[in-house]
Amino acid sequence: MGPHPAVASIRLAVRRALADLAPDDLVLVACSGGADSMALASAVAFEAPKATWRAGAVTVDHGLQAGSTARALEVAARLRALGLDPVDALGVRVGSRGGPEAAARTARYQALDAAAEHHGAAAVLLGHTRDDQAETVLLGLARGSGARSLAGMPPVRGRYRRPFLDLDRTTTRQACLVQGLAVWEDPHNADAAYTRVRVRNDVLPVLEKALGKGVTEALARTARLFRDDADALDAWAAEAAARARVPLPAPEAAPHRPHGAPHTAGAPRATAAPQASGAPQAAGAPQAAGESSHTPAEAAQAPAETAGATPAPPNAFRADVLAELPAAVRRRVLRRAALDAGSPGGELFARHIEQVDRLVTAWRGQGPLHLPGGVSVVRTCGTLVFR
Ligand SMILES: Nc1ncnc2c1ncn2[C@@H]1O[C@H](COP(=O)(O)OP(=O)(O)OP(=O)(O)O)[C@@H](O)[C@H]1O
Repeated sequence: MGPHPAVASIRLAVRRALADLAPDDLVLVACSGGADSMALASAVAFEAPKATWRAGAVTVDHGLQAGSTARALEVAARLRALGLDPVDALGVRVGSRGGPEAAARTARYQALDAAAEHHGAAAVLLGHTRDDQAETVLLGLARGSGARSLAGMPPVRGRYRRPFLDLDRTTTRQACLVQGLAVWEDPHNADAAYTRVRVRNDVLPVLEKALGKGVTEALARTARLFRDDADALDAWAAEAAARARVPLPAPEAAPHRPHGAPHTAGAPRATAAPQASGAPQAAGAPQAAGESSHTPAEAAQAPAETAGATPAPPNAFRADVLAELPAAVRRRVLRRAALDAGSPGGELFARHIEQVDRLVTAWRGQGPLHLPGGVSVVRTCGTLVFR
């Protein structure tokens, strides 16, 4: 007799998500101890020996609740009991930038990145499910975001992979239940102070009642469709930016880090006793793929959208070429230019880009604009310059 259908589903999802891994590659599961990531850890622990991958896990102690350290150690012990190795329990210090959720996320991803570097992991797996994706799309809609935000969380981004985006939460819970896996229910997941929790507990049930059970699936499908649209528009914008760009000499190299460039986190401490003050530091770190102008989960990926560690040369574009572009493409060119100049993705909102857009489409001699991250945009002699 084969495994329970829920267990078969989570294992299949892991096999599909990691099909390109080579023998001996290390995969790390990011595990909160909740049902989704415990199910993920169990599936990885089962599949890894067959595929000859090495499989470990990381659990992050945000230090925000009493007893969090003991819980992180308990989660780590459960992960080791599944056969995973290495298993790190990492303490982080959560800053305040962007609010508690964003700050915790920033600290968590810094710790995960540092652990991945330290162990040389080929992939880090996250337990987000289709339900999480549906919530993300609704949150993006409510914020009035564009297609990139409505595209939700990508299945793969850099080293991060989300094998369960096509599975629902019921499946992961059932997989834990039938395998006898103890899971930890985060009290934050029931705290109505969090917008995402209200979407999960109040908004989605009402939508399902009014529109039918398939709403969650439809929202996740919407994300997939928007992802294709957003990718196509981004490619168009990259090509248009190359056509509109005016070559400018690079400025004298200045020894400063552009605002928005990622800090380098030190190697994580695999703590026998995680500490609230442990590595890595989180405060003041930029938001990534926007999880602000983007979704919470995507903010964690913001460093990919920010400038690199060297001073950015000014970016300049011909306003007449930009003016010819469809608005959706032009706004993408302008956003990309602002990010490249050092504006942090998590702080750059649609209203900023609209202001920049008016330098192209409603030109009446406006003065320089100031964007987050100390980036300025000025139109001079028919050229838009980002510094
Ligand atoms: N403290 C943590 N340590 C390691 N990874 C984490 C932690 N919190 C979240 N993650 C990762 O991010 C994913 C999504 O986070 P989210 O806050 O939705 O998780 P959760 O609901 O607390 O737990 P789960 O998703 O496991 O049920 C998790 O599935 C897990 O992969």
